[in-house]
Formats: sequence, structure tokens, C-alpha cells
Amino acid sequence: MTSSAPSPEPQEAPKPNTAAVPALSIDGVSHSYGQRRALIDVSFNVQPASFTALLGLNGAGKSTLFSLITRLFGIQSGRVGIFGHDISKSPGEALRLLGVVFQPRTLDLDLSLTQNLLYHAALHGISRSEAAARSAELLGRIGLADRAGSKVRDLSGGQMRRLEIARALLHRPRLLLLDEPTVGLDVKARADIISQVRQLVTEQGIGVLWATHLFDEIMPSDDLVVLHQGKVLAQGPMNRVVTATGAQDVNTAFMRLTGAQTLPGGGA
Ligand SMILES: Nc1ncnc2c1ncn2[C@@H]1O[C@H](COP(=O)(O)OP(=O)(O)OP(=O)(O)O)[C@@H](O)[C@H]1O
Repeated sequence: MTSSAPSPEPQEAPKPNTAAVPALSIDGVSHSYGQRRALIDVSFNVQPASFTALLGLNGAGKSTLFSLITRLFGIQSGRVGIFGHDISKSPGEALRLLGVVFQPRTLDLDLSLTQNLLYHAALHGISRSEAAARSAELLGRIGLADRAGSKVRDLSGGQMRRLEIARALLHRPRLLLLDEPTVGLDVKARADIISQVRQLVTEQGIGVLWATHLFDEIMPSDDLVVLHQGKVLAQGPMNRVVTATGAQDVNTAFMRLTGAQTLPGGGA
């Protein structure tokens, strides 16, 4: 009887530790408009499957940061990475993973909902049949399937925002940026949009960066970045940020960090 040495266990190729790669990494980013310094050495991460609230007053630098992440502006100093891809060195790979909802509305009001989605899908190189399938699925998800052929002009403000979110998801990004997406909407429309975006985090693992000045949009389980006059004053799980200031709620914590007065309506 011959005996053979036990065969070695099959070796699996080492897998990259994707859990350790942030969806978004902002590293030492500064930006000036002429002499005006809009961002000063800003650093923070957004993790996959997390909801990160970027909280700041008007003029804090939120939109400037979004313009840098989306490459509307070139990076003057620092580094921005999307799932490890440096947006200056590998913009194609980085932007493929990114979806954005900008503050101003950017829909074509005279096209239908489906036409708006198909047009955007074509810009991303998605085939016509695939784009039609994804558009129908997304319209269903945002509860507007029955309005597919209507002109966007006939939608309410909240419905338009939901359509913009659907559009931002067409190319299946893993990171979603939203710049004050609920401004001007009523309570119900705001709640619908927040809950739909939170579902993307829990059900699809999308990393979300949500810029806001409204305290009531932030939940204790969220990550929080407090941006004030271009600087990050605090960051981390909301509960930890609040506790570190000795406050009971995010409103008071924000005031202690910034010295700001709260505005009526629960906003920073
Ligand atoms: N194009 C520009 N030229 C000069 N200064 C600018 C420009 N855009 C923004 N700024 C200034 O940069 C600073 C940051 O503005 P930014 O719009 O990024 O803030 P924000 O937090 O998005 O504010 P808001 O909530 O009002 O949109 C402000 O002092 C603003 O006046």
C-alpha cells in the first residue's frame, strides 16, 4: 500500500480588503476663490453602506467641496479618492462609481420622465434596451411609474427631486452625493426623499454624503461632519460628536462647536 502525502488545501487568491477602502476619502483638501479661502485642509471619509451628513451653515463650503469631488473645479491642494481611485489621476474609474444630485434642479422640464432618464443613460454609454429596463425599474422604485410619459414640468418639487435621485442611480454608482436635496420641499416630500435615500444605504450598501443645514435630517446612527467657514470642526458618529461637546442634541452641539445661533425651523 502506498501512502501519499496529503494534498495541500487549495489556496485561495488573496482578496482585496474592500471593506477597508472608503467610498470617499477627502484628504487635506483646500480651495480658494482668489483671496477667499473656501476650504481649509478638509479631511474626512465616507464609508460604504453609511449615511454621512455634512452639516454646515450657508457659505460653510459644502458646494465647493461637491464641485471638487465631481471635478467641476480642479483640485488646488490635497487629494480626493473614490473607492481608492484618485479623482485627479483616474477620473474615469472614480466618476463611474459616483452619482450626484446637485442643489439646483437640472432636469429638462419639457421632456418626459423616461426621456430625461434615457438621455442621461446615453451619456453614460448605457445601451438603449438596458437604459429602458433600468429607467422603468427606477421609476417604480421612486413611485412614479405611472407618470413615466408625463412632462417633468407637471411634477411637484418633491417628485422632481425623486426623479433626480433616480437619474443619479442609473449607472449604478456605489457613492451618492446630495447637496441640500430637500431645500424648498414640504414636510412629507422631505420625509419621502430621506427615507428613500436611507434605503439605498441599508439595502444596497451605497455610501451617501448628504449636505444639509437641517438638524432634523440627521439620525443618531449617522456619521456627521461639521463644516464651518471652510474647516472641519468635528466628525464621527453623531452620538459621539454630540457627547464630546457635552450637549444633549445635535442642535446644541452645533452651536457649541461654531458659536452660531440656531435659526427658527430647526436648521443650522
Ligand atoms: N464662484 C465663487 N467665487 C467666489 N467665492 C465663492 C464662489 N463660490 C463660493 N464662494 C465663496 O466660498 C465660500 C463657500 O461657499 P459654498 O457655496 O461652497 O458654501 P455652501 O456651504 O455650499 O453654502 P450654501 O449652503 O449657501 O450653498 C463662501 O464664502 C462663498 O461666498
